[in-house]
Amino acid sequence: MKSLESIIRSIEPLNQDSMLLTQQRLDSLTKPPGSLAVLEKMACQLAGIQGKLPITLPNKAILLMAADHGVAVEGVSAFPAEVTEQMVYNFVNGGAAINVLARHANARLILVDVGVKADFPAGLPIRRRKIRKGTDNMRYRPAMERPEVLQALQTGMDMVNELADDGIEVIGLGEMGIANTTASSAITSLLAGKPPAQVVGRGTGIEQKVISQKIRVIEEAVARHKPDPHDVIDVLAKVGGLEIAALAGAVLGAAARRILIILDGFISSAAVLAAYRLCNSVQPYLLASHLSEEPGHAAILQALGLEPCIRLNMRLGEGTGAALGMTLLDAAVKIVNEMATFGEAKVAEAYNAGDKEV
Ligand SMILES: Cc1cc2ncn([C@H]3O[C@H](COP(=O)(O)O)[C@@H](O)[C@H]3O)c2cc1C
Ligand SMILES: O=C(O)c1cccnc1
Repeated sequence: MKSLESIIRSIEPLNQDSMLLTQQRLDSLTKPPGSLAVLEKMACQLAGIQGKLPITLPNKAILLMAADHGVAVEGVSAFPAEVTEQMVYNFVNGGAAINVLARHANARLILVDVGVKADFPAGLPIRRRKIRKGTDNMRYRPAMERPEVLQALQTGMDMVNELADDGIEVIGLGEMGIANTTASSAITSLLAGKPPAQVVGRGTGIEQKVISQKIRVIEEAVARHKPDPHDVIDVLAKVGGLEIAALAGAVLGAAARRILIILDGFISSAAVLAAYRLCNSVQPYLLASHLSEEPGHAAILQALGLEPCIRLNMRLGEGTGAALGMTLLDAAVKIVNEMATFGEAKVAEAYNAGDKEV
């Protein structure tokens, strides 16, 4: 088992030669140079990760971490806490949105219990890596202990190591945990330096009165436990979540194994911000799929230096946006590999294009 520090040290930059050659190939194809914009950027990023040419359609997996949140008792979600467990069974049975979109994207769905209150019977397609049965209610107690955060980070790293050994090249980050937009808002507020009122949103659809309560709960938790915004582990321990910490570990582990990481919505992105603050060198491995309706999401993407590929006003999580991002990544690979060049198609090249973008 590699230590957190050695994993962080082992993250390499992307392969610049592969990126350059892929961009040159894109510029030789029958379109104005750069006109496929973000699709071109995605193809080059994958080239930098795969390091081999030509790039190929990547093997993909959605890593869905599930856990419960003690703060759910404060009524901060529109749904009861039992929905976490019930949705895990829905994932197992293939009926959730992420099941549909993972199938659509030709991605495996890997379901991990890192902290659901209920126990799941053996024999189901659930990785049983429970660290504890849900967090404590952050309003009164730290959500968890520091060693539990470290264990969750390690679990995320272990899961991506298994996926890398299986040949996975791209992961999408998914989560399930009723009340986890409260934890994500608290993390975002601390790590992005925004007041809770600026990052808290409707989550599963709470009304305005409940939004005010959600903000108050976060303010009280922060005032009581005083998390140090410069100590990511402290922030995750005091106001985080088990699935969020596990996803942060997955980000570190994925970058160390040269796996492209596709962000989902607000919750997964809060985990990515935590990982980024532990180790900035994960950044080239990140791809933002969509922009969530949660107001804090834009602040996270800005802090990460990322632009979302699509904007569908979604607010679900589970990895649904990441799965859609995967379909765009596959489209980008096909563009590189299947389009004709100017020479092949006998199309005249530009004669008065500017050589620099303005
Ligand atoms: C049926 C159902 C399916 C979901 N799938 C993802 N979430 C999303 O909603 C939860 C976060 O919102 P909040 O903080 O308001 O509880 C998380 O479980 C997230 O994954 C769901 C929520 C529900 C109700
Ligand atoms: O953007 C998300 O991840 C999100 C938003 C609301 C509810 N669940 C997830």
